[in-house]
Amino acid sequence: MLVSMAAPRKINGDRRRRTSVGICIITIFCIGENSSLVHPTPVAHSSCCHNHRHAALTCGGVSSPFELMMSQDDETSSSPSAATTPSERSQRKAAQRARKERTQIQANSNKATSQHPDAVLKRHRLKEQQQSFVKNSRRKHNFAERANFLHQSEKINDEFDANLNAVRDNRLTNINIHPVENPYDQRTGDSNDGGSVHPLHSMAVAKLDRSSTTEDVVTAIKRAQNYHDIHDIREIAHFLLEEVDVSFAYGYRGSLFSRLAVASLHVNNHDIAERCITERRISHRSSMLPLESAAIVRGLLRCHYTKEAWEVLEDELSLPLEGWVDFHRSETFDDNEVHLEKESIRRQLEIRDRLVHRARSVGSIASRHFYEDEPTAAMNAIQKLKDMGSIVREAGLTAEDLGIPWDRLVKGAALCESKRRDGKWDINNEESGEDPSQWPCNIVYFVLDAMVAFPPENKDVTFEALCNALVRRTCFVTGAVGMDGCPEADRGEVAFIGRSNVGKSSLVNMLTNRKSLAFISKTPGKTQQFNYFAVNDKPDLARQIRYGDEVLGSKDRDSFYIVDLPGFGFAKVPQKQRQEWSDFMDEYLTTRETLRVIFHLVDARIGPTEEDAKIMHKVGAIIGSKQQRNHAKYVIILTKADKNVKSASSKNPGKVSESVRNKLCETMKANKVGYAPIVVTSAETRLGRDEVWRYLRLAAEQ
Ligand SMILES: Nc1nc2c(ncn2[C@@H]2O[C@H](COP(=O)(O)OP(=O)(O)OP(=O)(O)O)[C@@H](O)[C@H]2O)c(=O)[nH]1
Ligand SMILES: [Mg+2]
Repeated sequence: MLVSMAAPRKINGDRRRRTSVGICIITIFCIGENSSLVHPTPVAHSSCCHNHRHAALTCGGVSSPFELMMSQDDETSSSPSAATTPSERSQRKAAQRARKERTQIQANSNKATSQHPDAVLKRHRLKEQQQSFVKNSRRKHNFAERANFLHQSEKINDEFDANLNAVRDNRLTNINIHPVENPYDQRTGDSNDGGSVHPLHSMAVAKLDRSSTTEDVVTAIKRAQNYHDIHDIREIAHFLLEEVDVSFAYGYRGSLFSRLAVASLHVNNHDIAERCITERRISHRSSMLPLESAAIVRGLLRCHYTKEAWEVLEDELSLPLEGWVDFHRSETFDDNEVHLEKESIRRQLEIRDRLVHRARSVGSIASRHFYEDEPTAAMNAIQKLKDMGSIVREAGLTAEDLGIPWDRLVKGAALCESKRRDGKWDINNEESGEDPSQWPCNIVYFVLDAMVAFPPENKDVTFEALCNALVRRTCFVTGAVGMDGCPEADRGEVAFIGRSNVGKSSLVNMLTNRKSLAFISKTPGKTQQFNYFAVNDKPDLARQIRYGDEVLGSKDRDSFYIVDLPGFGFAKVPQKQRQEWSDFMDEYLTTRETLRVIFHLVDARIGPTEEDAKIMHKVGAIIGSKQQRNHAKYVIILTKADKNVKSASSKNPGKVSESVRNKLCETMKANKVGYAPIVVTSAETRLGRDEVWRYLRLAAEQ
């Protein structure tokens, strides 16, 4: 009996239920027959004997939840003619097994046919057909609906305009004779204060009159711009320029004109734009905001009005940076001077904002000029950008803050340069105002100048564009072991010198954006000659060098040599050879007339070693001596700066410790090399590549 009460809690599935019930029956029989303590009551009997439902129902008819559950289970799981004898039971089990097998076989055969390649293909095709049908029908439906919608809305617009014109004509000509018949009574008519009403298509701002607010006008302009509503733009312009005087939207009038100018450029209504820009310039000069000027400049450039964009920009640039603050000054304020601090921060932010918008506008104008084949004008703009560099740096703005599209500028300049190489501006066309003789050997260098004047960007896409434009072809020319082995000195060249394994060859590869122009190795002393690499030489130079073929053509205007020198100070190289290299280097540095830049590479982790000091001494002596025939610039490059930071990346590309810098300055001073520029680089994170190019260009320019 106790077991039978516990049974329901154990029930989970048919089989378990039957087992527990079976145990139940046995237990009840045992206890019920042999014990006088417990009598099998009808409830117990009925609840336990699931195979004796009929018995339970006849014994009192009490239905506990357990009983109900069991009875339901019986109805679903057992056949009406439940087997009672063992043979019947085994027969039923056999039948069940056979049914199960049949079902399994059927399922397998279905699966086999459904997975047949033909069936799969057919299904796939059918699905595709269905999808394309649905897509097409949907598209057709959309097109039809859209066309219908556009047609309807155009019709409504035309109707509205026609009615409006009629109303206005009527009002203008017959205003004193007839009352105005206005089909849009709710929207138009003369206002109470005697001014005209300017009806709009907009639902939010149905009309503009003297009671309208600044917000109304702004909303109306935004909506008209979004919906390309020329009618509304005209009405707003009419309202702003002729209806209301300067007292309307006092302090914001200039902004309203800017917005309207941008909106009218958007809908190609240039007359209104011109009037707005002029009004803004003449009457609201003091409140011209840089953001708005930049928007107008962009709008004008979109319509190819570069000259007008320049005028707006010149206006903007002519405004002083009022209240210029020293960004590096740490001001201390008393408690009661907090407002002063706030004011100072506000001014700083304002100036930064102004600078950002100015720089972007100049960049946009320069880019437009490049793509319009006007390199001279573009270079003027770039010059302006370059002039802004120092002030932008002083304001502490970063490349991310500024967002100048350097890659676009570089590509634009490269486009002009390639056209120049193709002879586009060979004959001086006076009308175009282009004079290539005044340009640098490669226009891209002009952009590079501005780039390095600005905060460093270190963006791969920009550098790739730069490298593609400046290094179009490279070729290993020769490995010289003496002055006789050097190629003819017919162009500028740069030399990379430094300790063994300091990263000279890696730097050459990084600068030329080539993977294996110079041979790189972990083993020191790999470079054993003065390796000459020609940049931008004639296209088939490699064939000429390799096979001795006579190859026509000539080197480009901006070609130069890169010379990768053997590392000094490597102990495994025999003393005799080291002495030969040293003598060769002395002679080379002193007598090579076409040497434009000496890049001295120093490890950024350890600073200058004794060997470096010797080199500096040599260079110092050459610079100071009268026998120096070349005017080579001496530049120090700190390499492997990435090793000074943990997990270096493009965001954290590398650094140099203060102690290394100090040590370097002291060594430079001691060896009388003057104030040589110091560039921090990393071949891993590509830090400093554009800055090194700033000096490389000296070799390209004859
Ligand atoms: N992490 C890091 N490793 C660098 C950098 N530059 C060079 N290396 C590694 O330094 C090792 C030497 O580089 P090389 O460019 O062959 O040095 P080298 O000055 O030309 O050496 P020699 O030709 O023997 O004088 C190579 O294993 C480079 O991968 C760098 O900026 N960062
Ligand atoms: Mg090397």
